[in-house]
Amino acid sequence: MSVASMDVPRWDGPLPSCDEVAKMIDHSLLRPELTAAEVEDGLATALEYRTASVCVRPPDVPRAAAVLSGSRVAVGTVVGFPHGSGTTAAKVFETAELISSGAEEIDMVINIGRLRDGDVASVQAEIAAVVRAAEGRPVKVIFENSYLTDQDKTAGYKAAEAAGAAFVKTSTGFAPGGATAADIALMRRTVSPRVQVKAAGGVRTLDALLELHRLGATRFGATATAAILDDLEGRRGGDPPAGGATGDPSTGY
Ligand SMILES: O=C[C@H](O)COP(=O)(O)O
Repeated sequence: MSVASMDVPRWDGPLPSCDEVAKMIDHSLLRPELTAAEVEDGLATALEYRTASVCVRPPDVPRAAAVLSGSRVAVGTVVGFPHGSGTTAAKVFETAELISSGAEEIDMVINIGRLRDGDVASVQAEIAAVVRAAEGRPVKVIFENSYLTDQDKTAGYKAAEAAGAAFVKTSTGFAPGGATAADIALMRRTVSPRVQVKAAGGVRTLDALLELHRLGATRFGATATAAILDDLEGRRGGDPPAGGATGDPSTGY
């Protein structure tokens, strides 16, 4: 069951700072119907809350790079999105083009059908090709877990690590299902500590985010960034917004 439909209990552990949580969020601006004005608003939200990155649609990368220039918010984007059904050559081309127009992080969708076929070698080769095209920028590999058996998932996560991925990621947010607690735990125990786990799809509350973080997720794709961080600020009794006007002297952000 995805965290969106789970009744996640209220978090009763220690609360991280707003800045610590903001630095784990990729603010998602991927919905196909977003207008240019809505993308601008989303970029402003990412700057205000000082998220790790924005995750924008490919044609929005140049604008995101211009707006976020000089900030700590990275420009992320997607390749083979949302179905992963393009050719390897197309994914490599997309990656190279997006890097040259300012993308700093790449979230790619695997060829889901090939993984279900058991053709792990071609899935791994495709991820490796995108990693090469990304020229050192982190590549997050999206599995769309809801379509996969645990056997498919485990083989895919290992292939992503062998191909040089920086992250394994649960979902696009555009298919049935989304991030689940069971998948985060499976991802975390399948890949080595070198590879991070990103939860996306239905992570819309602070309680869901903190529970998935407890299970090993260290990055979150989210559209509900402001609600999550405002809730955290409220529970902490009025922390400044993440990084806010006062910033964090220990990090300089
Ligand atoms: O990061 C991927 C999705 O866009 C997340 O959307 P959501 O947070 O509304 O589920």
